[in-house]
Amino acid sequence: MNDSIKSPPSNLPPSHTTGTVALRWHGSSLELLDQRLLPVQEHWITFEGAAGVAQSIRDMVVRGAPAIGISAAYGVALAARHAGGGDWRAEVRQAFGELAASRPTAVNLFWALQRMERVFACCNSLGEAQKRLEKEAVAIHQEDLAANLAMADHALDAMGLSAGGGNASPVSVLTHCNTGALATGGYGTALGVIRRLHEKKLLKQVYADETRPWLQGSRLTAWELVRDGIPVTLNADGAAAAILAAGEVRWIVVGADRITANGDVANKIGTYSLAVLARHHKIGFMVVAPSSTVDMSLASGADIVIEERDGSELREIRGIPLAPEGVSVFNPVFDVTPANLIDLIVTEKGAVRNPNITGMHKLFG
Ligand SMILES: CSC[C@H]1O[C@H](OP(=O)(O)O)[C@H](O)[C@@H]1O
Repeated sequence: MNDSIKSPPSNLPPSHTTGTVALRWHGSSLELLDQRLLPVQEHWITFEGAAGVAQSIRDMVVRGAPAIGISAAYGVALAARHAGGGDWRAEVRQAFGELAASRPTAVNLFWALQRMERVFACCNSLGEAQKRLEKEAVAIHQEDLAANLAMADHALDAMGLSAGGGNASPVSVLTHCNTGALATGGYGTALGVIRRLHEKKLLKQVYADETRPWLQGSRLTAWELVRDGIPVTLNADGAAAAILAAGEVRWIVVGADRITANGDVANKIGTYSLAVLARHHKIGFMVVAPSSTVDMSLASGADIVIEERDGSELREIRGIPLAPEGVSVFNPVFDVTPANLIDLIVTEKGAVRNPNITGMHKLFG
């Protein structure tokens, strides 16, 4: 039994913790907070096999690029833990296949599976595989949390606010989707930066896009921020332009699902329009993601597979019709923001300003 992941690693100062977690590891089972039911209900589902974890990623019980990578890693560990003992290698290999087929866009999923595969390839017995795969999954989880904390530091540095801000006055930011503790190993990427601004009394207000159609902004981001006492105002996605025009917001801060070698960024649908708006209104546009989101094997965003989800996500909400029955729907759940609209990409390795192929290669080449 390994309960060490229930809370952040003990070497982190308490100010870096938040009560919110998306997943809990118990050594022979994984619990996922069912994010489909938030904010109405906090319901945990227990998994003892990889197939259930893969299904839960597909169905968005757990979502957010780093969180699905971590879940997939634990899914592999579960496959080894519960392997029958016969052809245990085939059983674990099947788990890799099921997990890889769950969602296509966030590269963190494939990055985590590759790490697990490298460990699996070196194992000579089931007992060794069980031990080493669990250890690797726990490491992936803990490293993600540590990366989030480092990114918050780098982001404040890049914003010129690192030394406590000096005389800097608190800023207002706008964010999209959910990039918080629910989407990661804890703390958050873009939402981690927002948490850090709040901790340092440098945050005036967060505007949270509701993020149609799945409503990660209203159901998850607003929930996390209200829970932690961070000032948040929820807005319809279409209100973002009017909010920026009012002049209070200084930065748009978002996460990412895949960042290519030229600095293009795939993120939640609607991110690209925010980047266009930011440029028009001359405010900063920052992408915050761990280096596990960087995919230097793809030359540009044009190479990214964009997931399209079922039209029912737009046609109805919890069974209530929102559109004429059978209407044709276009539901891509990510878009690609070109690098030339991005001011900063922040990872735990540091920040790339005005990203392009040269800057990306310097940090990730
Ligand atoms: C911290 S990355 C979160 C990232 O994941 C979201 O997508 P989804 O909710 O569909 O998994 C979105 O693109 C966020 O920016």
